[in-house]
Amino acid sequence: MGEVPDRSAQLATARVEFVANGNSAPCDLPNHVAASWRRSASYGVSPDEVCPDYWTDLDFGSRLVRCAQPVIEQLVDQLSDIPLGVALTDDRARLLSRRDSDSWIGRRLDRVYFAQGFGYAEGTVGTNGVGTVLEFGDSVHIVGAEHFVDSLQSFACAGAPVRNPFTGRVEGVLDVSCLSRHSTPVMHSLVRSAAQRIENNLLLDRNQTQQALFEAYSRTDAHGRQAVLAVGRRTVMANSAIQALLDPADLDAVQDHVRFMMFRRATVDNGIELPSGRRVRLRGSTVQVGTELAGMVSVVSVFREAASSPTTGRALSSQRVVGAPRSRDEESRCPAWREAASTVDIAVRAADPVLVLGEQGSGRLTVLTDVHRLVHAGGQVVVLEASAVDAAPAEAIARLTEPVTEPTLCVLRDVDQLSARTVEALAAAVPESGDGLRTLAATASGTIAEHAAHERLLSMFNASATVPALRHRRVDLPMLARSLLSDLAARRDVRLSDEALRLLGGYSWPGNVRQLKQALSEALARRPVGVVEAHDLPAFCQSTPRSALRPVDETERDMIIAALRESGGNRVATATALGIARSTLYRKIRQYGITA
Ligand SMILES: Nc1ncnc2c1ncn2[C@@H]1O[C@H](COP(=O)(O)OP(=O)(O)OP(=O)(O)O)[C@@H](O)[C@H]1O
Repeated sequence: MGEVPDRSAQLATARVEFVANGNSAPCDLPNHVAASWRRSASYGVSPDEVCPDYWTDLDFGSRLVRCAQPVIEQLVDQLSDIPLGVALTDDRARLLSRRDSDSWIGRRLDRVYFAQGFGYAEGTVGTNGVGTVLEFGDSVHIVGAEHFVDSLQSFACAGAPVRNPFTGRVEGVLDVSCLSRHSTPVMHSLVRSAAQRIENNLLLDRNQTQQALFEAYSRTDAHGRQAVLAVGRRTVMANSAIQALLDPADLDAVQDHVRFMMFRRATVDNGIELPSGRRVRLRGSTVQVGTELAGMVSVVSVFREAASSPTTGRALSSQRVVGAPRSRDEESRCPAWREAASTVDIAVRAADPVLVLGEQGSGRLTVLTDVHRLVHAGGQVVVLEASAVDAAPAEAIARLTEPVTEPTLCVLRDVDQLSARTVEALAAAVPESGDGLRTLAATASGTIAEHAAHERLLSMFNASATVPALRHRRVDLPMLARSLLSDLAARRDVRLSDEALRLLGGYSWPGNVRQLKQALSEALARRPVGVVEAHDLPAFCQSTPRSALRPVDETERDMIIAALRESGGNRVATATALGIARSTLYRKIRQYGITA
């Protein structure tokens, strides 16, 4: 059943007029379509051709896709007598999957780039069955000339939001697209109920992992009176024994440690030092449901005589306080950081080659140089950058093998970025056993194991430490901020207000300590002495986006934050100042995680 021809013709004329002179449409155009046309025009969408963006970093195997897959198959079967495509997008209208009832309609949809990886946001493609759902916040059925762009006029699309059953947040859009002459109102109701079935699957899926974690926690808890902690992606379960054993700051530190370890190891048996100064033993195992990590269940016990316990193996050795680095590492309250520092400390004392893994800017070089400075006061540090080593491998080899007369730390920075040729040359030239004075060290990102060419080089390192990203050591943030401020503004009386510190604590710090340092140095340019306030910090600190931002998004986010500050946080005034709809402003605030 297609559209009534008269209405189609009226609509087509109204659209042409609207595009030509911006007048609102005279016919019985649904309000949400009229509003969408206005938005499309104000975004500057070209009314002739679709020009969607293409994204290379989408997660086509996400939980949403997995939960939607069976529903999509069923929907295609239900509507199999109509040539159509059923698509799923993420919360930014980017196509994650599409299933066609036949290849002919698939080719038609490909021609308008309605295909995996392309984005159908209203701001780029104009009124359509995906982007308009996200703007409107509810399901829509956009038929023929209701589309803003010419090349979509022959299509009809029914789209419905898929919401997270726990938070209510829109996770994506389910869309059915066909030619408008094949469109029927039943598509709209079918797509709505299919979206609800996906939500139900999301609920069951989440329940399965939570249920598995809960069962593992209950089984462990049932074994006598031990202190049990279960940490899931969004859940924490702590029995009364652990709550009685640890004060809140210690419990937070243990949680941080478990959250850090559960993504790295299936089982853990670690000794860790807590903010209160107590030392505990933590034994834990991860809980999996299929390939998905549900969390980790762990048992905590206090080391009564930590220094002499014979049974703790690695756990105790990583706790050696003797010779543990002082100053900044000593101040760290993050168990994962302390463990890394302790491993480096043991390696440096034994002049054992050590590899330090972690994200860029997380302090890998700093931990090496600090520890070396503390262990061998007066020793020297040689840092070789990957680019310089690649440019002149022979010189680097000479530096790594020349005789030394004092304790020397040689750091090969970012070894994962070295070319395979350089790696081979290094591996062949650097002796496997050291001279007792030189410690060979390297830094790399956590993905080094994937580079097969580096294997020979890696086999030269006896120890490795993983430095946690700053977002996994929030407990250290006040200490780090203080230490960086005093480095940046030595002999000046500067400190952070509580509000500024709260803001720093809420940000995700993808660039780690280096980015924190940069943020503080920008704040100091605005407030060289006295109390650094929240508004002295750069705009990005006021936002925690859900995914990596493109430079254009960063510019938009900073403009929004500046306008919000200007208007004292008034959303209506901000939307007016920026010339965007209030709904768009709210969406962008959510998208960028703006907290201003
Ligand atoms: N604990 C700390 N106290 C003060 N400054 C720190 C600390 N940790 C790191 N920094 C500073 O943060 C910046 C990044 O640290 P570092 O160079 O050690 O990181 P990295 O992990 O080796 O990464 P990259 O290779 O990107 O530099 C440096 O300017 C360093 O001085």
